[in-house]
Amino acid sequence: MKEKLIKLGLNDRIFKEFKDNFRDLYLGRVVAEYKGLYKIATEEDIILAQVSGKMVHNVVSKSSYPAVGDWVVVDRTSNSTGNGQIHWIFPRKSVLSRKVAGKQLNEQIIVSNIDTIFICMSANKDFNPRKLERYISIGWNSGAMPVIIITKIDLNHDIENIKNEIAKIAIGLEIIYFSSITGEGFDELIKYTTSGKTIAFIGSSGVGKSTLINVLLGENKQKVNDIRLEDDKGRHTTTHRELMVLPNGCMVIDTPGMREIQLLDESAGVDDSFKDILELAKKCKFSDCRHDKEPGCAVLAAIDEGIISKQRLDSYNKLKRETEYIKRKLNKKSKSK
Ligand SMILES: Nc1nc2c(ncn2[C@@H]2O[C@H](COP(=O)(O)OP(=O)(O)OP(=O)(O)O)[C@@H](O)[C@H]2O)c(=O)[nH]1
Ligand SMILES: [Zn+2]
Repeated sequence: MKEKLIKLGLNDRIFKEFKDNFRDLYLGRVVAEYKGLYKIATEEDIILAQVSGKMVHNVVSKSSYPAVGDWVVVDRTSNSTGNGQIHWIFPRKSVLSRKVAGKQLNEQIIVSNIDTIFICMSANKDFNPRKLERYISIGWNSGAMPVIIITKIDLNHDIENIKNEIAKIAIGLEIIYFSSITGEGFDELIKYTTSGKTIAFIGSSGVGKSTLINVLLGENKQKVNDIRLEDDKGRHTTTHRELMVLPNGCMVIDTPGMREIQLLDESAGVDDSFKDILELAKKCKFSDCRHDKEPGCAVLAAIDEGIISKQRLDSYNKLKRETEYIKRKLNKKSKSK
């Protein structure tokens, strides 16, 4: 009895872990988040639940709280006797997180367990390679597969220029050139939307994410409403984050709150997005070369030869400094614990 959950992306590993460790409890996926309350799809029904007292007690950071996309263990499959309690969150296979404002550096999970993360940037004058690099790092860092979508290509007649720019940045990534108006790129996008998979979109405000998601949803809004829920007073509640099911069974997490995410975490994502610089750096004369003024620097030589741009190196250095700063802070924090 887990057909519904398989449709929501349940895999054998989580199901086995659940079976082996929990009795008289139920498995579910967080499909929406409200203030302190979560909407959870279970095999039976969709319920509202909050974090159990014991879980609250064990919270070490904001990341210990559930997020949309999480697989959780709950104590019921119906709200007939009140709201449920969440007892456990299964380890996340991918996360989009952000630094939380405040004195302490804290990680907040925005969405989890996504398979593909679409990085959206528009083809008009807002196109910005440096910003794209940042988003690619975030994408790699999430653990999901990043795919780039260049939106609004109907507005730009110099796509060749953008293609040239991107070729230098998006190494090893698929790029979809998309227009919600002409429908171009739709077939390529749809390839990624398969049943049981979860996708999410990031990118600056106004690049066309909502329009694109609406195109994906098509006329079949009914399916989406299946997992909408009324609150205790029968109102349709609005939420910041919500997982929606497309007509073909693919899940989309739409998160208006995650437009401009900052980097968090070690440099893994940065290194993945700057493989060209890392390759060149192996040929620098000094192993600790900072590619600044050092003699025999292969990276600077490549810039001189026009193989990579100075801006790309600057961007790399900036992101590196940022992640190293975060690493130091996190180290300090864990030492003081
Ligand atoms: N020309 C053109 N305009 C588009 C396209 N896609 C979206 N737009 C327009 O761009 C504007 C912003 O689109 P949205 O879909 O709201 O952008 P968004 O990324 O969801 O923005 P936020 O919700 O603020 O994050 C709207 O006026 C859309 O009509 C496109 O492919 N071509
Ligand atoms: Zn160097």
